[in-house]
Amino acid sequence: MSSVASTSKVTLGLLQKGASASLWSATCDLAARSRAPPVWTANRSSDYRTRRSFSQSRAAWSVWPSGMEPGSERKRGEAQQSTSAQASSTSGLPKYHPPRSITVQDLQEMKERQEPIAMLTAYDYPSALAHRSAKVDISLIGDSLANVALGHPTTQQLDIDAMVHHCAAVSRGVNDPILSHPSLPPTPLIIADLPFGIAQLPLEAAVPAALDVVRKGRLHGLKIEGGREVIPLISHLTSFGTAVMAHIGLQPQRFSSASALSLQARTAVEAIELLDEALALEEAGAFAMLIECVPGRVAAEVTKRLRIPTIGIGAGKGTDGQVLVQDDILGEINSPLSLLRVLEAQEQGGESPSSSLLPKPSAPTTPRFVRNFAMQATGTTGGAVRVAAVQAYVKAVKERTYPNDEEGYKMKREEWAALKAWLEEFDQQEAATAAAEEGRQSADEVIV
Ligand SMILES: Nc1nc(=O)c2c([nH]1)NC[C@@H]1CN(c3ccc(C(=O)N[C@@H](CCC(=O)O)C(=O)O)cc3)CN21
Ligand SMILES: CC(C)C(=O)C(=O)O
Repeated sequence: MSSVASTSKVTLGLLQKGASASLWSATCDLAARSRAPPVWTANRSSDYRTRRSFSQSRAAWSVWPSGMEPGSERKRGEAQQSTSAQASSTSGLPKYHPPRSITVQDLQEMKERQEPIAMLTAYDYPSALAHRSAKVDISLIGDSLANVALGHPTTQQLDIDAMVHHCAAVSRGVNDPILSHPSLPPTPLIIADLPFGIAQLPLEAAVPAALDVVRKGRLHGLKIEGGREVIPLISHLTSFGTAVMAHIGLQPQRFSSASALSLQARTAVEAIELLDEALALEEAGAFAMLIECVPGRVAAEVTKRLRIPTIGIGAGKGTDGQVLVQDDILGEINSPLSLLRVLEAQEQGGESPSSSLLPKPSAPTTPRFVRNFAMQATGTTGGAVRVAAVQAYVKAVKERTYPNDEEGYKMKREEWAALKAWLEEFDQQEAATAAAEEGRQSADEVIV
């Protein structure tokens, strides 16, 4: 355990001991700390610049043509043009613009110049393509994949092969060569959740399994849920240049029932513990820190004390970036309840069969932090669009209004004439054969 962690463990112990003296003493203790340099800062074992960092170890994805390296001041377009010009003049190959991806260093610089980082989930090719419609900085194949796209009750049920399968699809979307045009924003950094079960293995098994997910999923790195227990794994992976985002606060992999998905770090003691964990994970080499479902003030204070960027979900506006589940911002159907909700909305006014199935007329089907951006931007939702489209399709098939003539294919007149002539002859022969067969059968009946 790092000295940071052990030092503030002591502080935490003191706070807990003073618990009978109430929160007042805890508050005083915190106030005193804010005047003096924080204990954990003063006792850090090493300086940031001397610690392991991604600015020193260029990872594999940073192999870009000169002038396009992360942090380069040169314009992307210029660099790409000169590279492709070289390529076509020397080899005669068609022009290829390698898509430039957001790097860990870019994210670090974004924190430093206080440019918010936009992270979003994607589970498949079309949702990855949508990331290319905007400057998404980080694409996350979150293990919410398990609940949202695969219908499992928790993220613990996610199979490693299933995760890899989805990662590769996202990677194909994000890196689609047709979208490598220099006028488009750089491709997002692609990371995935380390599926439940890998971090729980002994280090000798966890490391190769984690690297397998990175390699087979064509990822730039991983997100690993957990506190101090995942430090050995994170230290090991990052020491060899694998990018790891830590994930603290609410850790859905830890819970097997939705009721346990609740606000974290509610008390001063818990908040200090969260900060302590965050510092230890930063020290272990994490390139960023996801903070889920904690009071906004707590996440903001943690953000101020970390050098690496923080990404919040249900953690207020004081983090360096935000993340949401793409299906949530679309108002997609990702639970049976959300389907009933869409049906209920459709049936407004009349007698609604679905509303009788809903537990409470206005019970939320999504966490508090979810904003339905689809509704805001378009007045409808992914779920409503999907339901309306499926209903309209079925209706049109039943009414024979789908397909129409334009939705089919035509045949050349002379080919049709030839086919028709052949079919006429074929049908005549069939009729003759059938008549002959019938004749034989009635003859048999006579004999019997
Ligand atoms: N569609 C989806 N969106 C997510 O953000 C998400 C998933 N699925 N699956 C994996 C985890 C689980 N997450 C969740 C799920 C529920 C709450 C939730 O309902 N929280 C309560 C907190 C109540 C409290 O303790 O005060 C809420 O009302 O927001 C939070 C995070 C976040 N992740
Ligand atoms: C909710 C986000 C942050 C996540 O971890 C996931 O998608 O699994």
